[in-house]
Amino acid sequence: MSANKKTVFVLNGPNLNLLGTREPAVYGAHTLADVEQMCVEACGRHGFALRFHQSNHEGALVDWIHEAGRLHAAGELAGVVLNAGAYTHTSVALHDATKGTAITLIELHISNVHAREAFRHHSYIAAAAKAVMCGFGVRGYALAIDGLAGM
Ligand SMILES: O=C(O)[C@@H]1C=C(O)[C@@H](O)[C@H](O)C1
Repeated sequence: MSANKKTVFVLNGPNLNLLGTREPAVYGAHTLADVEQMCVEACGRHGFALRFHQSNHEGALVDWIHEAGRLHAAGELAGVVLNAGAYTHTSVALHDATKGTAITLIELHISNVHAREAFRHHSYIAAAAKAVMCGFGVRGYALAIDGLAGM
């Protein structure tokens, strides 16, 4: 990585590895690999380096947020785009990891969670996030990276 290139972490939580086949009427037909390519292109437009990850395990997401926090402390982090999936609605740990590392984090959802089941209407992460995006489909990932570039 060049001396002054900042990094964007794009982190994806449970079941997002199923994108493309999982409820396409809700999440679309693009795969997670398609989303990664969109993020590569968006980061390229802004001169960011990209770290793109997915895990079905809450602790793995916490660990990546901690790693992003270390880059933040070194002045090397542009920010984090987190689609925590269902952990959005359950995870105090992800809230605390975000607050505990002082990172710039954008909470992202492919769907408009506020137009869906009531249990999706609360986020444990939003109060620790710089911004929240939902409902733009997978385009939201590139839009979130564009948003980080403007911060
Ligand atoms: O829209 C999305 O990207 C989010 C993805 C999930 O897997 C759900 O559990 C969330 O409730 C919504």
